[in-house]
Amino acid sequence: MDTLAGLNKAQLEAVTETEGFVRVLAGAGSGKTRALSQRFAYLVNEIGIMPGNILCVTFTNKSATEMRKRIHLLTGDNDTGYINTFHGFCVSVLQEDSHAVQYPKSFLVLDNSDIDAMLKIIYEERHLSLRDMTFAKARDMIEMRKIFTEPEYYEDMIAMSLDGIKAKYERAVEPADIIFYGYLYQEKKCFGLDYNDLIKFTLYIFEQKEELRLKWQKRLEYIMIDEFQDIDELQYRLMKILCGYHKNLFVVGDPDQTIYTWRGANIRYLLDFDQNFPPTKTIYMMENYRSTPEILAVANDLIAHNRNRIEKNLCAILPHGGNVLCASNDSPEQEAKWIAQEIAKLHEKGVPYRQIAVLYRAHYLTRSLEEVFLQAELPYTLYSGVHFFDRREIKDALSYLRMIAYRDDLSFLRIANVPKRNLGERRMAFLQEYAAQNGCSLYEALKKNLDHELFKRTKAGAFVGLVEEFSASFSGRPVSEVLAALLDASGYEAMLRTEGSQERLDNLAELKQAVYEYETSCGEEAMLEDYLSRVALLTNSDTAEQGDKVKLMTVHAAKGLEFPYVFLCGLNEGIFPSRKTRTQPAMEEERRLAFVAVTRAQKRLYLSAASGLNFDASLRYPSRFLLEIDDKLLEYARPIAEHTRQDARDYIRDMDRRMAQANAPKQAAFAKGDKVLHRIMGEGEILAVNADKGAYLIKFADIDTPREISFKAKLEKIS
Ligand SMILES: Nc1ncnc2c1ncn2[C@@H]1O[C@H](COP(=O)(O)OP(=O)(O)OP(=O)(O)O)[C@@H](O)[C@H]1O
Repeated sequence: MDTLAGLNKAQLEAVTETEGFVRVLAGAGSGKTRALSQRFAYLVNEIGIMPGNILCVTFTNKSATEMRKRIHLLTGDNDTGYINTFHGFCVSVLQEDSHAVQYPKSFLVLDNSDIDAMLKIIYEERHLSLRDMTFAKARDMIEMRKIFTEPEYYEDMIAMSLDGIKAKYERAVEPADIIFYGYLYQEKKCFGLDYNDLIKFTLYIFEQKEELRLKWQKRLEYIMIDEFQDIDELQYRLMKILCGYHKNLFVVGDPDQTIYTWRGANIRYLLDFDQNFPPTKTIYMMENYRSTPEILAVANDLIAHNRNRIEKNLCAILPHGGNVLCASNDSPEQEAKWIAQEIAKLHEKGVPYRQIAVLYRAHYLTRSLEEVFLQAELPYTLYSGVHFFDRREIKDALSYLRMIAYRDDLSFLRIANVPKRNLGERRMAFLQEYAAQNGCSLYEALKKNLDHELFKRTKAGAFVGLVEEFSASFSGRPVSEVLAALLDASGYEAMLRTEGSQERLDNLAELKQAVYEYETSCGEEAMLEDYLSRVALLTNSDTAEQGDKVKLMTVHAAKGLEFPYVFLCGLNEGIFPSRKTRTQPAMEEERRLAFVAVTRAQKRLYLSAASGLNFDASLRYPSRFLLEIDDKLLEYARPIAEHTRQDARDYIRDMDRRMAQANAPKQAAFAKGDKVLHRIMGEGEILAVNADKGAYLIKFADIDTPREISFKAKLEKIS
């Protein structure tokens, strides 16, 4: 196959400019992904670079898999090098070099449910309840601490002994500290690494161990990074180091598609790339091959409302199509019904369901959609909600695999008594205590106590026998074979059959299929440990079901994808833009998100809003994004009533004014030590001024304890 076939001028340049620092600033749908994979093929086929010397970083696992397939087609080579997400690449580095941080090669990659299992242990040990903090909040808190407030945490994980971390945990008093240090302790105990750790540990190795850094720098002759507009500081540091030897770095991004600043992404890395990596060659790609001119006109018009942006316009290559169709509905139910009707019309015209996607800002919007779709018997698949790898039977099956590879406590707790082996709470408590006293794992504790009275009438012996037998024999065998044998020998599948859980059995069959595909697609890395560390990195969008079904997903999940027909629903103030939007930059990010949504559509775009009431009984107005688009570019199936439009504009103006006020720097009129008179509280003295909060701390003469009083309160200075 000709590697350069079908490329336009800019793409051709991007593909053949292989040396040095190259930045591609490209619009949505302009063929960034295509250029990236052709460039990989060009390096391999035309120049003769070994795939193993190329690093290609994508934003999601799904795009990595997609890219691997394309490159396999283009190069015919089974070795597709390092095509991965940042996290996936870090797993590769750590699998090779984890000894540099005193971690075994068998470190565990932790996913959300592993983290929850650890939280459960901590909450029980320290008598915390979900009222102190829900698990979801605790996970967020841990992540924010790791990223923003305690970025040096990893030094403890690497340098401190397990006992040292444990002592920190035991000394902690506040729930947030207990949870944070308890979590670090649990992590270290099982050599577990979460997504943040993967990056931090890898960076640590590169920054501290010159020899290893050089090894990777030399190996990676060419580095390419997709979706560079959403790169964060750590990822930036990582790739800056990696390209330090050969100095071949190629990045592609679209400043209008930055949608992860809330998680630390920084657009400046793309915009200032030329200053940080001189000399940089910049290539612009503005021709859009994805969408009709009608869709692009809407996208261009919408994003032009962002003030903080480099002006650029996408130009359409495709011929004209249908108008962008809008509907303003009276309620979410009506909105869902309208969408269902339009989908039915498309389907009647021969459009397969799988070509249709419904996108929304937040998960909760699926409720009315699902209700209506179920009633209308419209097949759909949710790319959110309970994710395949979070299903109970899938976690159990993977825990069995993990148990034989690592014998870790998390897996043990999950499956030792599933199916029932008479190892209930009392016996588990005994093992916990024994393990704590003897500094061993729960599995070791069980193994040493098989003859203990407590375990006489249990199936503990059989369980240990199973683990021992498989542990001794799994290496060298295909993972799919080990998994099938394990599910059988453990009695797990028999248990599901007795329960009559056909759906769970089907899911296990799907898992075996996935493992099998993994083995056949990844060549040498097909060992059990490799599989286990990869599978923990998979997310929702990686594993949605196939079949002819309408796809429902959040806009974030739709990033980088394209669909012939796109419905963007819930275009209401408070939904999209989200009610959590508090600043002007955040509002611009919401608009970029809307832009990402709109530019996913190839043939036709549908926009809808639902008026009515919010949960708190306030009125729901159509989104500013809908109102901003020039009416001439839209066709209304159900127009927005003129009075609603007017009310919405008033509401938006008022919201903007309030947002500006709330963000204006707060001015203190008085200083510490001033004596003031408050209309109601009387005379007082200012003890402190908190400008961030916009409040004084005042001790009033007639009140025992000081009070925080807003700058806004009327105060008079007295001498
Ligand atoms: N030179 C070309 N000729 C014909 N079609 C092309 C060309 N380049 C890209 N395309 C098609 O345009 C569509 C968009 O390409 P691609 O997915 O690579 O865009 P992208 O820039 O990564 O998009 P986004 O940033 O919006 O996710 C794809 O369907 C692709 O096949």
